[in-house]
This record gives sequence, structure tokens and C-alpha cells, in this order.
Amino acid sequence: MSNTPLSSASQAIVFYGAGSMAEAIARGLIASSAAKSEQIAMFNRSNTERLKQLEANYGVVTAADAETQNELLSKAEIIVLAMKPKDAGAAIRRLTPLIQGNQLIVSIIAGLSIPTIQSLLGDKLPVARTMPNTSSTIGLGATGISFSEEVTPELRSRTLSIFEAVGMVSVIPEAQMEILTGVSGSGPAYVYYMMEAMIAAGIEGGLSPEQARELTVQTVLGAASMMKQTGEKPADLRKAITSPNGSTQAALEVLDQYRFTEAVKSAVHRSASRSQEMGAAIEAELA
Ligand SMILES: NC(=O)C1=CN([C@@H]2O[C@H](COP(=O)(O)OP(=O)(O)OC[C@H]3O[C@@H](n4cnc5c(N)ncnc54)[C@H](OP(=O)(O)O)[C@@H]3O)[C@@H](O)[C@H]2O)C=CC1
Ligand SMILES: O=C(O)[C@@H]1CCC=N1
Repeated sequence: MSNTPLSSASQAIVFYGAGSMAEAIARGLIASSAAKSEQIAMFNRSNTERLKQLEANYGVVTAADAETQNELLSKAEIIVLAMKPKDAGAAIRRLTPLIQGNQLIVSIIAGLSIPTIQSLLGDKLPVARTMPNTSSTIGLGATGISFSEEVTPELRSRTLSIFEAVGMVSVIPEAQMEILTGVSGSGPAYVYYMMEAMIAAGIEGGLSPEQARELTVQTVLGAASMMKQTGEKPADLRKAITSPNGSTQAALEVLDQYRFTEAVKSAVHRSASRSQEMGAAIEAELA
């Protein structure tokens, strides 16, 4: 692992958890020059091979031993909580004695609330609760952020610059974080699910797998770009495709028979309520 002397290179941003979201954000930070690789540190629980890979690919600092990890956490300016909700309780317990009182805690953990973080790590600690999505990997993420009142304007703009490096950001009240999770945190999965079905139907109808994939990708990319570039309502764009008594109308009637709108809306709301449940489980574990 990295031999960077910590006393001379206090890492500005420490990712506590080195999984796919931590990698996506770190990569975006480096690519956009929002942070230098030597200002970014990350570690995980046990996967040292992955740490070596992250170091080789991005030049970030990593740490495999507990002592160095603790030193990284206590010296960090910004600590990003980037483990799965089921692992958050144990990780936060370990972090509690390492908090110096002036670090910014940035959580990307679904459901974990600002009051829960503050009750464990310090009532007056600045906290940013965020919900990014996987499209951050290619700089097209959508991230919701809520700040605790202790976050200074300078720390706010630091946090914004982290997530703006990987896409667009929406600052929202914390009460809206669950529904944002349902819309944009989980959202890419619903789109992929629909794409899987479109590709399967295309193949059933005789397209090659490559053709079906390419046509589906271009269709979703084009539809999203049309909406973004024209600023038109999706309903109007849909109506422009739907010729009276044509094939699109026939297709949409089938979707209506399967209660498409109700299914998607219920899915978004279920993601939101599941996020709340995961937050409550972390809170119960730490109580
Ligand atoms: N994936 C997504 O679409 C999104 C995920 N999120 C949130 O991001 C968080 C991370 O998700 P994701 O990146 O997908 O998860 P991953 O499973 O890819 O990564 C989790 C990381 O956390 C590490 N970890 C777990 N426990 C500890 C611990 N005690 N100490 C140090 N490291 C630990 C794991 O290490 P090891 O491998 O060694 O166990 C691993 O590196 C989740 O809370 C999720 O809710 C938010 C938005 C979107
Ligand atoms: O499924 C999850 O719990 C996380 C949160 C949003 C996307 N992935």
C-alpha cells in the first residue's frame, strides 16, 4: 500500500469504504481536477487487491492496516462514509473516537439521517447527506445533497464541487432525500430494466443481440437528450411520437393494460420507503 508519509500529506478527502461509488466519485474528482490524487485516500475492510488496483489506476493513497486507517480518518478534512447501510453501524462506532470536531462528514449511505450521524459523532459536527447515482462513473451522475446547519458556506461549496465533478447536483431539504433516492438514486436501475426488456423483445423479433442493444441504447440516449435539449414536457414528446391509431398508440395501450404508470410510481415510492427502513435499521443498531 501507499508509503506516502501522512504527516506531510494530510489527505483532504478520505473515503471510508472503497467500493464502486467511492471509486466513481474519486475518479471524477481527479479527472475534473477538483482534487489531486494525493489528496484522496481510501480504504476498505479486507480487499487489499482492490486497494492496490485503485492506487495503480488513480494514484490515490490507500491503507490496509488499522493504524494507518485511523490516522487517515483523524487527519481528514472530509470523511466520506461510503459503505453499505448494513455495515454503517460498525463503521460509525469505530469512527466515533477519531473525530476531531472540525471534519466535514459526507455520507452517501441510503437512509442514514443527519441527526443519527450527529448523535453518534458530535451534535455540532458539519454533515452533508448525499444521494448520488452510478452514472457518476461517467460524469453524468445526479446527486441530491442536504446540509446540516453547521456546514459553513465554504464547506458547502467544497461539497458541491465534489459532486459537481461527477454530474449535476440538487440541494434539497433532508425530508426530500428518500423520494430523491427513489427517483434518481435507484432510477438508473428502472431504466436498465426497461432496456433489458426492449433488447429481449428485439431479439425475440429477429434482431441480432448487438443490433437490439445498440438500437435500445441510442433510443434511450436520444429520448433523454431530446428532453434535456428541447426542455419540452415528456408527455408532449410522447404525444409527438404517437400517431392516431398507429403502432405507438397500440404499444402504449398495452403498457396501460399492465398499469405501467402505477408500477413505476409504486417502485419509486417503494425505493423511498426502503431507504427509510434501512436508515431506521442503522439507528436501531446504534441505539
Ligand atoms: N450503488 C449505487 O447505485 C448507490 C449506492 N449508494 C450508497 O453508497 C454506499 C456504498 O455503495 P457501493 O459503493 O455500491 O458499495 P460497495 O459494496 O461497492 O462498497 C462498499 C465498500 O465499503 C467497504 N466497507 C464496508 N464496511 C467497512 C468498514 N467497516 N470499514 C471500511 N470499509 C468498509 C467495503 O469494503 P470490503 O470490500 O473490504 O468489504 C467496500 O469497499 C451504500 O451505502 C449505498 O447506499 C448511493 C447511491 C447509489
Ligand atoms: O439500492 C440501494 O440501496 C442504493 C441506494 C440507491 C441506489 N442504490
